[in-house]
Amino acid sequence: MSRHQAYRNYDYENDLDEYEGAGNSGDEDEMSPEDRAQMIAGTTQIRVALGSDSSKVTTKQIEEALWHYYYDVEKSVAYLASKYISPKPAKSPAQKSNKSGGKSSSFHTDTFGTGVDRQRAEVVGPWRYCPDSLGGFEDDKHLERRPHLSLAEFFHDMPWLNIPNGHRTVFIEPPRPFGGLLGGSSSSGKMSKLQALAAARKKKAEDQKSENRKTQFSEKDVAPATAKESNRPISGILAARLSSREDVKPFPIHTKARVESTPDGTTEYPDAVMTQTCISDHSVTTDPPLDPLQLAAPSAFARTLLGSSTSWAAPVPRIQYPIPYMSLTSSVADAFSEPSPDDVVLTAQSKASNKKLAASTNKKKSGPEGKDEGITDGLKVMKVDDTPLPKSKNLDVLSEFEKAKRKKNASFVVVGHVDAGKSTLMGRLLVDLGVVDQRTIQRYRKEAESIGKSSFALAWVLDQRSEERSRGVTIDIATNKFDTDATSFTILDAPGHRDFIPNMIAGASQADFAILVVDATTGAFEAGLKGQTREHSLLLRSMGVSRIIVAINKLDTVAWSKERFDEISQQVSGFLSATGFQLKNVSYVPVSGLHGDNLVNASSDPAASWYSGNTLIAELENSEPMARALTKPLRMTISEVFRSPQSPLTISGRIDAGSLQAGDALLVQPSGEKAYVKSLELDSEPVDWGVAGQNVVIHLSNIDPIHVRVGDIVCDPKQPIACIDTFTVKVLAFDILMPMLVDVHRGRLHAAGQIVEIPALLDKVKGTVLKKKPKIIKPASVARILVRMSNKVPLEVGQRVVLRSGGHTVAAGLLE
Ligand SMILES: Nc1nc2c(ncn2[C@@H]2O[C@H](COP(=O)(O)OP(=O)(O)OP(=O)(O)O)[C@@H](O)[C@H]2O)c(=O)[nH]1
Repeated sequence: MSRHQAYRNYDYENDLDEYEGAGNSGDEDEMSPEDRAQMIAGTTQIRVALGSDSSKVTTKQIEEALWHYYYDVEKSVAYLASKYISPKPAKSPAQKSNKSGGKSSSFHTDTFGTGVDRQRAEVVGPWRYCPDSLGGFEDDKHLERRPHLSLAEFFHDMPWLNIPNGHRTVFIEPPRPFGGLLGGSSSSGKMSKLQALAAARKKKAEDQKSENRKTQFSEKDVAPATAKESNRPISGILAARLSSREDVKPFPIHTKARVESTPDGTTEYPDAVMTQTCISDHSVTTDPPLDPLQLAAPSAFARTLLGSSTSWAAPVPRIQYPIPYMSLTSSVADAFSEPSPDDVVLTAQSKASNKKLAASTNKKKSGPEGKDEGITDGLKVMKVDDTPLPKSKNLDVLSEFEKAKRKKNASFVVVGHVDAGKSTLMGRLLVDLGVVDQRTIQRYRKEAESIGKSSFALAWVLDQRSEERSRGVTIDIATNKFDTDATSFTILDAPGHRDFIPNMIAGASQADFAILVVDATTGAFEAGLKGQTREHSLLLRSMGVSRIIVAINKLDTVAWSKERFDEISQQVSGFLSATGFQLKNVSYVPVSGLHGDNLVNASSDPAASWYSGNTLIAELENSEPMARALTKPLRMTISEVFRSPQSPLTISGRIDAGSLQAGDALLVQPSGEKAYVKSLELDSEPVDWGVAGQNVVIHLSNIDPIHVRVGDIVCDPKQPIACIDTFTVKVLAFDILMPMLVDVHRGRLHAAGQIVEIPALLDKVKGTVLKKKPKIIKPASVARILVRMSNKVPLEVGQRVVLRSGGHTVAAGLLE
C-alpha cells in the first residue's frame, strides 16, 4: 500500500490507542515495499540531477526531502539545492521570530523550517503524531498558542500548488443563457433545434410582454412614488382586502440577500440567501443588475478553506423590484375585478370538460358495484379487461354451512426449541395415521441416508424444501392435513430456530391451539427453556392461543424416566401459568416422535408402562377450536400466492372472519385492487363457499397478480379493512420498551414501524392507568404504546400484533 493509500485507509482510533501516552518512541516509520522502491528510485534520480553537488547531501537528507515532497524529484532537488548546496544567508533572529511566531510560541518547526507538516497532520484527523524525523507529540498547550498562518504559508510547499503553468486549468465562463435541462449542470451545452426554437419564442413573448407593460404602465402610472398618487383611494376587492389588514400597506417589496453575523463574529449564509422584506418607504430604486455569481454564498469547500471570516466581503446587493400596480389607483384594482379574456376562455373550456366528466362518471355509476370511482381511476378504466366476471350462485353461505354438517375444522401449530423433534413428531403422526405411506418413508430414509441425515427421514414428511432437508432445519411453516372421526385437522409445523421466529408468528396466527414440543434429553430441555420454548410460549399467549398440549419428547433418550417427565412437567407448568395460561387448558403427554410412542398408539415400551394417560391424538381430539367469527366482515390473510391449472393467480390461507363464495368480489389490501372468486377449494376438493376457520384455496380472476402478495388481506369490498400507519396497541412488554424502531408482525405481514410514544403504563389485571407518559416500560409490564409505520398497512382494532427489534421479540398485544 502506498503512503497515500495508507492515509485514506488510516484507522485513527486504533492509532490513538496505540500511541496514547506512548511519548515519542523515536522509532522510524515502517515503510511499505512500494514506498521503499519509490524511495530508492527517487534517491537515484536526485543524485543524477544534482550531479557533482550530489556529494553535499546525505542519503538521509534526500530521503527526507522525498518523503516530505511525496517523491516529487523536482521539488526535492530544488529544496536540497537551496538548503544544503547553496543555502540562502541566514535571517536575523528578529526575522525568524516574526515568521515563526517566536520561540516563546513553542511552535515546532521541522527540518523544513515551516511547521507545515505538523499542521497538516492535524488537518488529516485527530491524529497528532508527526511521522517525520523530528516528529513527536504536540501538547494542547502548544496547539493553543500556535501563531496564525496565512493560507499561502500554510500550503506553500504543497506539490499541488506548484503546477507548471502549462498544466494549470483555465476556467472559462459558460455562455449564458443556457438552454439545458432542468436540474442538469449549468455548464454550457449545445441547444437542440427544438430548444433554440423554444428559447426564441420565449424571448419574443417576453419582449412583447415588456413592450406591452411599457405602454400600459407609462411613466405617469409608475408615479406611486409620489405621496399624492399613493394616497388615492383604492376600490374593489383589493381595497377590501387591504382595508381588512391595516398593517399591510401597498408598499414596494425590497428583496435583499441576507448575511447574518453571529455573536462570535462568524458569518452564516442561510440556505435561502434571498429573503423578502417589506420596508415602509415608498421609494422605488433600481440597482443595476448584478451578476448572479456575485450573489452566491461561498460553497462549503470555499468556506472550509477560507474559514467563516467576515473578511469574505461579498457584496450585499440591494435588489429592489418595483411593483407599480401594488400602489396603483382604483383603475388598476378595477382592472382585476372582472375576469380577463384568458379567464373567460379557460372557464368555458373547463365547463365543457366538466360535462364530459359528468357523462363518463354517470356511465361508471351504472357499473356492477354502482360505485363512483372518480376521474382518478380514469387510467384503470381505460385498461381493457374483457375477462367475464365469474357467476355467483348467490348462496346464503351461513345456512349452507349449518346444513352441511361437515366435520369441525381445527388448526394447530407445532412449536418448540430448535431440534426438539417437532417435524419428526408430525411426520411419525402422519405415518401412523396412514396419511403418509411406508414406501414414501422408505424413500425418504434412503435419500436422507445418502446425505448423512438418516435420523431426519420422518421430518422430511413436513420439511419439503431441499434447503431444509440438507440443513436438517425447518425454515418456514409446513402445512399438512389429516382427519379423525370428528375433526379435520390442519398441522402448522413451525420452525424452532430463532432466526425464523417471524414464520413461527405466521403459523401461530392461524392456529386454534398448539403442541409445544419439549426435548427431554438431559441439558436440551434446560437450553430450550431459556430459548425458544420460552419465547414461543410467550408468543402463543400474546397471540390469543389458550390451549396447549405439551409433548415431552425424546423420552427414549432418558429410558422413559418418569422422574424426568415429572420434573419437566412441573417446570413447564410453572412457567406457563406465569405466562398467563390456565392450567386446565394445558395437558402433558410423554412421547417419542422417532419411535411413535404415545402418538396414535400407546407406547409398547415396558419402560413407559407408568403412563396410562391420553395419546397425543386423543388430546388433539379433546381440543376445541376457537369460536369462529362467521358473521363478521370477510377477512383472510394470504399465506401463499401461486399459479395453478385453474388460474394464473391462486391464493391460499385461513379465513379469519366472515365467509365467501364463488363469484364474490374481493378487495385486496393494501393494493386496494378488486378481484373475483373464480372458484375455491377446501381440503383439495372444489367447493362453492368457505367460512371462518377453514383453510381454503381461492382461484382469482380479473386482477393483475402484481397487486397480490403473501401477507396481504383479502376482504369484503363493502366493508374493507382500512390501511393505517399509526395505531395504539396495548402490549405486554417482553423487553425494555421506549421510543424505538420495531418490526410489526401480524400473521404473515411484517413491516417496519416505530414506537413513537408511550401514553400509559397499565395495571396488568385491571387495565387501569398506573402512570401517564412513562419514559420506558420494564419487561413483564403492560403498557399502551403508539406505533407509527413507515407505510400504510391493513390493520384494525382487535387484531393482535407482535413487535420485534434486533431479532428479539420485545412486545405483543392487541390493537385498540
Ligand atoms: N432419540 C430421539 N430422537 C428424536 C426424537 N424426535 C426427533 N429426534 C431427532 O431430533 C433431531 C431433530 O428432529 P427434527 O424433527 O428435525 O426437530 P425439529 O424440532 O423439527 O427441528 P426444527 O424444526 O429445525 O427446529 C433429528 O435428528 C431427529 O431424529 C425422538 O423422539 N427420539
